Amino acid sequence: MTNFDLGKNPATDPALLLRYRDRQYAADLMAVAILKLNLFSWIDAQQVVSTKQIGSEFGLAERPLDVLLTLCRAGGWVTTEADQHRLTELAEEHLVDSSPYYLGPYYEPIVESPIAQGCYQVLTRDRPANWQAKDDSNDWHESMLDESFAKGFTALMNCRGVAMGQTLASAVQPWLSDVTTVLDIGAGSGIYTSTLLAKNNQLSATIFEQTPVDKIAHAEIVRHGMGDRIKIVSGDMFKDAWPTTDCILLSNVLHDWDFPAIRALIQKSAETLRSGGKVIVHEAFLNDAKDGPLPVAEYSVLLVNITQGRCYSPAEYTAIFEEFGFRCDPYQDTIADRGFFVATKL
Ligand SMILES: C[S@@+](CC[C@H](N)C(=O)[O-])C[C@H]1O[C@@H](n2cnc3c(N)ncnc32)[C@H](O)[C@@H]1O
Repeated sequence: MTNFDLGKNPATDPALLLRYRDRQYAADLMAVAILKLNLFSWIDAQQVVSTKQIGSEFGLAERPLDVLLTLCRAGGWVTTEADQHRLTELAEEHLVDSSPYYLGPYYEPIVESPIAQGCYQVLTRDRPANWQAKDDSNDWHESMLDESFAKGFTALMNCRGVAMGQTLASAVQPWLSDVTTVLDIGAGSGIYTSTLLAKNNQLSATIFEQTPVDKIAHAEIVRHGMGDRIKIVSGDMFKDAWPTTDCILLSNVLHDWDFPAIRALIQKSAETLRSGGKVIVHEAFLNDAKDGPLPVAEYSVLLVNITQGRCYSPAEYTAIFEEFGFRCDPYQDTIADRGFFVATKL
């Protein structure tokens, strides 16, 4: 990639190309729900059930059950009102084993696949399965400390980050008038900072990453000719102090974690910023009703399997930001099922 203009937005949206990969785990989770749990036949027999009833009947943990129910609403198999779940007509016809239109056998070939076994483990034990459900690998968080895994995974995030970063950089312009420094927490290759700085000459930035990704980020920043504008700080974002800044970028970071860690990161953001300081939260968001968009509900199945997080709605994050003294502007789409919102410290 020579003479590449980091400030130039892509002309096309690669959403579908990313969706094939992002929804890779959703079919296996459905196989588990239909065949291993026989969830839909059980709900049909009860007519209406609460989340707690489903959890205790099948021994399912809260985080993965939330992901499963979100997928069921987004797919149009379940409706939820005041935490009461019912089957739709579609599910009654095709997902209940006594129906002549039952499609369970269609999922038989994958119900014992390594990914389906990983989904079942996560559903019942709430711990991330191994990366790509390989027996000999660690979970994603541990794997990111290994040099060769971190290199491959950072390249994966970097390649989608070019178009996503450029589009995000255009979309956040209205919030940048008072901003001179950006702190990119869990920055990966730093592509989101590089694209932001390419469009904003007044900005300088600090990237905060753990080893060995910090070294990968350094090489990438030098490659993009950003070495004099971006500083790298190596550390643990939970344990170490964050440098002061006007604006914090949390891109694809919060969705790696469950609520206690998310609260800790938002609290650190509040402690780091002065009044008027901003946090840009960028990733794939569910809608506030948590019944879509379907591609994000499907992607959440991948995240719940490989990380300690899932996809969240803006409302879920906003409630925590408000507790820590922020005001959140409305969520906006960017590209490829991703988007952002900005939280301003009051
Ligand atoms: C999903 S990646 C997101 C990378 C980049 N922000 C993006 O949007 O593509 C999450 C990043 O958080 C980093 N990370 C995870 N735990 C961390 C910790 N305790 N301290 C610092 N960085 C951490 C990982 O190394 C990884 O690069």
